[in-house]
Amino acid sequence: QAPLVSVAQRLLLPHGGSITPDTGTTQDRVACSSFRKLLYGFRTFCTSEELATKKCVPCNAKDMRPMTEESANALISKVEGWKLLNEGDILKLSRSWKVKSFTKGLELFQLVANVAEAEGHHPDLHLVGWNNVTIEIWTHAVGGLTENDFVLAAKINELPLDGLLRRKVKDSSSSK
Ligand SMILES: C[C@H](O)[C@H](O)[C@H]1CNC2=NC(N)=NC(=O)C2=N1
Repeated sequence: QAPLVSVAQRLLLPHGGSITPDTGTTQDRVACSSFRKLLYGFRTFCTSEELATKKCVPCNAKDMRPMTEESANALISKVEGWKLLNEGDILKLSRSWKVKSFTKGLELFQLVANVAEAEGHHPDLHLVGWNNVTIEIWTHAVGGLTENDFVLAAKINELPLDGLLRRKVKDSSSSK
C-alpha cells in the first residue's frame, strides 16, 4: 500500500509536498530523486500562500535541473507582479518597483537581503536611475529556474514594502 500512496502523492501534490496520512498536512521535501526529476515539470499546482511558506532547499547542481519554460509559465501567476525573462536561454524571474528615494531603495534591499540570507538563496539586486529597483531571481547553480526562485519571489511579495514605494499616479477616470 505504501508505495502506491507515495506515488499518488508525488503525482498530485505541489512541488514535492506530501500528505502525512494522519494529519493531511503538507510537508516540504528536497526534490532530488530521479523520479522527482521526471515529474518536475508537472508539479505546478501550488497557491501563492503555499509557495511563501515553503523553504528554499540547498542548490545541489547534481540533483537539480532547471524547470522547463512550460512549467515556469504555469507557475508565474502564483507570484504576482513577477515576469519571466529569457536571457540567453537562461530563464529568470524579474520584478520592478519605483521607490520614493535612493535610500528607500537600499532599505528595500535590506529587507530582501534578510529573506535571502534566511533562505540561503540570493537574488540579483539592481537600483538604477536613483529610484528604479529591479530584482532578478534565478538559480545560478543550475543555469535557470527552480522552485527556490518562486519561493523567494513569493516571500518577497509578503514584505511590507508599501512605505518605501512611490505612490501610483491616480487614474483620473476613477475619481468621478
Ligand atoms: C551552496 C548554496 O546553495 C549556493 O551557494 C547558493 C547560494 N545562493 C544562491 N542563490 C541563487 N539565486 N542561486 C544559486 O545557485 C545559489 N546558490
